[in-house]
Amino acid sequence: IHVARTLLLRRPRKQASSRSSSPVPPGPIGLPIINNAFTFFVLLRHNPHRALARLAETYGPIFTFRPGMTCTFVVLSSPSMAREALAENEAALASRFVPDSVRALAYGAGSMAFLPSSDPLWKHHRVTAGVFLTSGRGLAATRPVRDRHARRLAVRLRGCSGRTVKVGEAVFAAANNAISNILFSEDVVDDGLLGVQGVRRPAFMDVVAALFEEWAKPNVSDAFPFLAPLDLFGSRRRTSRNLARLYELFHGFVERRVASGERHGDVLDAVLERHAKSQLTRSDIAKLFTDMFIGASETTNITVEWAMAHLLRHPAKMEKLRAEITAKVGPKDFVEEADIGDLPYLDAVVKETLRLHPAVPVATREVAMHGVSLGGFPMAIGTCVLINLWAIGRDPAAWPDQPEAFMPERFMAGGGGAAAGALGFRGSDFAYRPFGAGRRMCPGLDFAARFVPLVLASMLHRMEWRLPETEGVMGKEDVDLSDHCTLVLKLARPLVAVPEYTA
Ligand code: HEM
Repeated sequence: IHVARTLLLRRPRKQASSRSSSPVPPGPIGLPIINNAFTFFVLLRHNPHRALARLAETYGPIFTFRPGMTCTFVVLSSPSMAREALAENEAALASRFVPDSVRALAYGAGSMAFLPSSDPLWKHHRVTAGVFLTSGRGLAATRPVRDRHARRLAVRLRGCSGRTVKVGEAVFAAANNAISNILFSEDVVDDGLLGVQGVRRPAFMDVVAALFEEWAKPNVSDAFPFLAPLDLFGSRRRTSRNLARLYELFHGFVERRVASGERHGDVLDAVLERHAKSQLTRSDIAKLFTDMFIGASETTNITVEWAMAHLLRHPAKMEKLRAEITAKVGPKDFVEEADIGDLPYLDAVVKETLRLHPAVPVATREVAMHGVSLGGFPMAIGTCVLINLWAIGRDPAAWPDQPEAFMPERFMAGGGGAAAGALGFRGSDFAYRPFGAGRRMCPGLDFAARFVPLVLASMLHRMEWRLPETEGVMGKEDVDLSDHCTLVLKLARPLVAVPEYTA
């Protein structure tokens, strides 16, 4: 691979614009007809966030490649390039590239994540999400749901005291049930003993994971669109099957609500009202719920899992965090959302986790207007822009103090480094945008910014954690921090740990 890459792919930056009248960003040299299919199918097949970062080391903070006979891809890997895309040209880049598999069951044509922002249905979906997930009133109304599911998780983990737990699976149940209760006031996962080793994962979890795997895989239908009707890699077929299972699940919740005639003041009530006025179809409702689950499903729990992995590797930091929580929560049995606003170290741990492991490591946009240029290069309409949030979070120019190290202190006031306590999820510094920016910024930001620290604090309050004793006591260096990128950035090996209830 290295030799092939050296021979085929290097194009010196100074030659970048030699063949065209308008300058083009540098990038791997392409072959006739297939262009950069090699880059696409081989280099980007595993952990694309790392492969793109390696290519950026060769070609710089803006580079381009063309995977086959499709549109041109442009990759941005520095804070200033992210600012140009997500702020200065925000309106012109408010669409997304739609992979062929996403067209299965017309999902892309009704999905908040893939519709262009000019589409009235996208606007409707964003308003609905905003009312429940972002507005002050919505966040206040849904707070009891977050508190209840964080507490349920704590109770369940205390019941597992001394047993080995799969951390991500345990939190998955809490995150999905919190979202499902905001959407339709019912649980979607039977949390029972989920997370305890040996207990089977629910099928729902596998369906979501399969969709992410599918959409992250390079697909010949995207590289060579004339082959799309053949679906040679079977990607659209598998996506159809998995989406159908989600739609069926969501239709069930809708049918039950309609049959009962009950009202719960949740998202389902709101969308059924729009349905009664013929503003939304049942299929639009299923797609909106799919978006919300796909958005929330793995992001929240993997962030907690990454944080726990780092804390288990740094027992002094875990103790510091537990001490902060104990000092604030005191004799109360459980942490509540009202407690977490004033816990600076907890806030710093979550922010540092998302710097190193942004749940969505690469944000995608598509150029939808004329007259856009990035890095001084004019962009054609339809160009797919990839913003490598993972690489930007580790950019040594922006994070000079040990960018690869887990140092929550950099997010504390006076903590030094690029952050110096000034960066927030909506901050003006594009060295740190784990939720994206602009009108396509993550609609789940406010939910996640509350729920992730609440869950983490609930797991640490009155609970000590240690690594399991499998073959001898595991040392903290045994916590494997290798990652695996689907659409989301997971631990390659799920984290297992043992909670000990300290009463
Ligand atoms: C730690 C948690 C999360 C992280 C780090 C995260 C990150 C992101 C990022 C980077 C984007 C792309 C933004 C852009 O292009 O500018 C995004 C989009 C999106 N997220 Fe999240 N997310 C999280 C949680 C959630 C939750 C809880 C939900 C739902 C309740 C959600 C739903 C979505 C949806 C629907 C989109 C597409 C929005 C659109 O295109 O208009 N996410 N997320």
